Amino acid sequence: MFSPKKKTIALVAHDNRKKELLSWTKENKHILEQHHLCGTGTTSGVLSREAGLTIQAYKSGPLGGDLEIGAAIADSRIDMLIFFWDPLTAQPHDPDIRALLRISVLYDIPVAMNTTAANYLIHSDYMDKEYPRQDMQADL
Ligand SMILES: O=C(CO)COP(=O)(O)O
Repeated sequence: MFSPKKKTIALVAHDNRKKELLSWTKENKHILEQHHLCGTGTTSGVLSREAGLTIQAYKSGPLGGDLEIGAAIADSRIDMLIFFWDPLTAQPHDPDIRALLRISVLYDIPVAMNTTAANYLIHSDYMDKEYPRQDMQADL
């Protein structure tokens, strides 16, 4: 029987976009629950409480959660990042957010920052295939 490889998906949203991520998560629950999920503290709390998903919670974003997720990406422990960041509000931990986005590019994991991209990714064949990652470190 066909059994897709489980991905580890990190879910993160700033406060003004948590509702959008929650509604996307509910719509895609049947797919998401087939994978390992993790996320920053408050986002994980909202998604597990309201969508009934099991999510490994890192620290809250402003308390270092973005950096913990970045470290997990650097250790190849996360395959994909759904990060609904807020384009209209300054964040106190902006350097951490930039670090997370930077490390996601460096380690060549797919990142979705809005519903359209998240839909595209979750329905793509990335979800059930092994993809070779571009080794950017080779160029450094
Ligand atoms: O600030 C965040 C990402 O930068 C999200 O953190 P929370 O999920 O703890 O709100």
